[in-house]
Amino acid sequence: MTDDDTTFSRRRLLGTVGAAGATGIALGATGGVAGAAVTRDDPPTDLATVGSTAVAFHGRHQSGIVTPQQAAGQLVAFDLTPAAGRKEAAALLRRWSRAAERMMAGDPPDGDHSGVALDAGPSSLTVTFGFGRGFFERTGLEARLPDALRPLPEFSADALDEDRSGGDLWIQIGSDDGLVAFHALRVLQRDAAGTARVRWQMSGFNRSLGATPEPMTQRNLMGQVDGTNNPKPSDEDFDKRVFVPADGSPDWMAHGSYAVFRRIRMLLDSWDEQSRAEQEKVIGRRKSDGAPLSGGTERTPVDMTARTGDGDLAIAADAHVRITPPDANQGAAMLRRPFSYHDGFLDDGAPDAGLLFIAWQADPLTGFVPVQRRLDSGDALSRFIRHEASALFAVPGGPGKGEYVGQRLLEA
Ligand SMILES: C=CC1=C(C)c2cc3[nH]c(cc4nc(cc5[nH]c(cc1n2)c(C)c5CCC(=O)O)C(CCC(=O)O)=C4C)c(C)c3C=C
Ligand SMILES: [Fe+2]
Repeated sequence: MTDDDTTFSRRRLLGTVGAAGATGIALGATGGVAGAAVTRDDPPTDLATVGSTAVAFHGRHQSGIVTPQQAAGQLVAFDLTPAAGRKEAAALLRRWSRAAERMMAGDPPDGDHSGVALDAGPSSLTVTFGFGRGFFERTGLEARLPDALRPLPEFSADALDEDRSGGDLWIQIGSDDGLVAFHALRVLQRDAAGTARVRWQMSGFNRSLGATPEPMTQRNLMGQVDGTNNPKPSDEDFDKRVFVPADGSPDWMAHGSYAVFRRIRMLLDSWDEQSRAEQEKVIGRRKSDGAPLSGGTERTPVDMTARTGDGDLAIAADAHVRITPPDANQGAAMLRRPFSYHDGFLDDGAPDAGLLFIAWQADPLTGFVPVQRRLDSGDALSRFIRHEASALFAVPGGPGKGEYVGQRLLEA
């Protein structure tokens, strides 16, 4: 079979499966059969909608922050090699930006013969680049180190693995297709050769588009509707909360954001031992539809004063939604955009699974830190989670046409 044949039949299969998803046919039952029924004589169909969606590489902000959450995620942090300085780092960011721009448009990156994403469309691929504290020392750019990149404080419940924390450079990849996400990871990792080495890498996932009868807020591995009270781009103060202002400091971070990353393992064996009612009390929302226990539907504001028929607070004193909102934390807010992860099973048989928690904010000191301090002193959820890795990255604004990500930092 030639390369063209491979492309042709895979594209047909994609089209068939996409159509099945769109009409609500259960893929588990029909996907394989439909695939087997494809012959090379059938006329090709259009690429499925999921594959054809492209996200812009250029713009005020980098992609992957306000972009709706994708089904597949790859997070990777790099350390610069001892021989690499500012010049080598700039060349790497230039290579990475070019590859990201091409892959996000659904085009093959230069010099890539892997064929991994050959027959897929852009599939909402986003590639987001960030700089860790160490980057500034290694490149002699200490004078441009943002104040907001000061190390996160230690939290009493942290059980951090240093080898899977930090990093000089960070890439967040998201796509609605797992192969497209892997392909981007592999291309960018290969492009780093000689300049930066992988420090840690983690794979994540979310619900696929079309998996639910209507689009809905994501669900996490504890079975909770997660993301309801995120700041919305339509909110008046959204930009102020999430992005560094145009005249913010340092100037190269204009329209950028700070990403707090935490790998948070869920103690799912203990969690599963709780009754549904006990689990709902931990968060303060119903599992079925995410509605607050004070009443209403998912989007109804939480009533912290409401009481049950027994006179108890409907939202318990230590419920996660009582401890975390901005008005309980001097206005502290962040945009949570996580992926779930599952990395096999531990020696005791418990799943090594949880949340690759990513929070975006204009300044971690007024976003993540105050909320995590409150959580650290004990909310009901803390008994069922462990923070196992942590990192903080400065994510500059989006590149203009002809610019590479970070150019304003590296060449100013
Ligand atoms: C420091 C910040 C936060 C961490 C760490 C965190 C971990 C964490 N959260 C859930 C599940 C849910 N969180 C929900 C709401 C929520 N969580 C935070 C912050 C952190 N969560 C905030 C700021 C909020 C919103 C509060 C508000 O304004 O109402 C919810 C409820 C639904 C929602 O609004 O998203 C769930 C569910 C898990 C499982 C977890 C760690 C594994
Ligand atoms: Fe939360």
